[in-house]
Amino acid sequence: MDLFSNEVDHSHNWLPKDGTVNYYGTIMDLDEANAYYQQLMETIAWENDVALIFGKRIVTKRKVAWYGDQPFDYTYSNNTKKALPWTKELLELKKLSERITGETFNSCLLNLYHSGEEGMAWHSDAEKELKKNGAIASMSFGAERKFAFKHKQTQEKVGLVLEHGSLLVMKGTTQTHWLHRLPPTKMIKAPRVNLTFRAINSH
Ligand SMILES: O=C(O)CCC(=O)C(=O)O
Ligand SMILES: [Fe+2]
Repeated sequence: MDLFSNEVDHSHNWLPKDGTVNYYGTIMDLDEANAYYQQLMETIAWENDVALIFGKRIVTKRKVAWYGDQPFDYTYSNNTKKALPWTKELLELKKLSERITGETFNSCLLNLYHSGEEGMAWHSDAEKELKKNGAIASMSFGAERKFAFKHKQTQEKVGLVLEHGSLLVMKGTTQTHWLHRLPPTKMIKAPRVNLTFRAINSH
């Protein structure tokens, strides 16, 4: 595979301050991205996510899955999941993201958005289980979607489009100072799969 063969400057920081977001663009060719998309759709143990919104338990349309080196617990929205063992494809993608970013990861949260009408609201990934200021690598497959950042104090916004077979990394103090979201859109009908490789503290 010819890494960094596209024109994206992966050393460019998309955030003006208080954190680092690098976008590597597409990191594999189209056939490979298509194959991973298909395999992830078919082999991942997708489940509906349960969230607490103003104390009400709601089941999201978006599906999620949680994998890792060990059966780590991951708690969010009062919901605890145990990490499943890596599938062949996930382990390949984890290694690829590590090779490109120079970071190490031990777990992955996966999201399946069936169409543009499903998204993810403003949040930061700073759960207590995550390594403080640890890098998060985000790989996307399927429909291209906009990804946005908003500064917690100044409300300043930055956005970019995440392509099929692409890689983005959020690191440094990004999660402390910035929220991010995947805005919903009626324009997009096709599904999208996102993988966020993370470093969980394994004491
Ligand atoms: O789908 C995406 O690109 C973002 C997912 C995300 O922010 C998360 O899983 O924490
Ligand atoms: Fe996130």
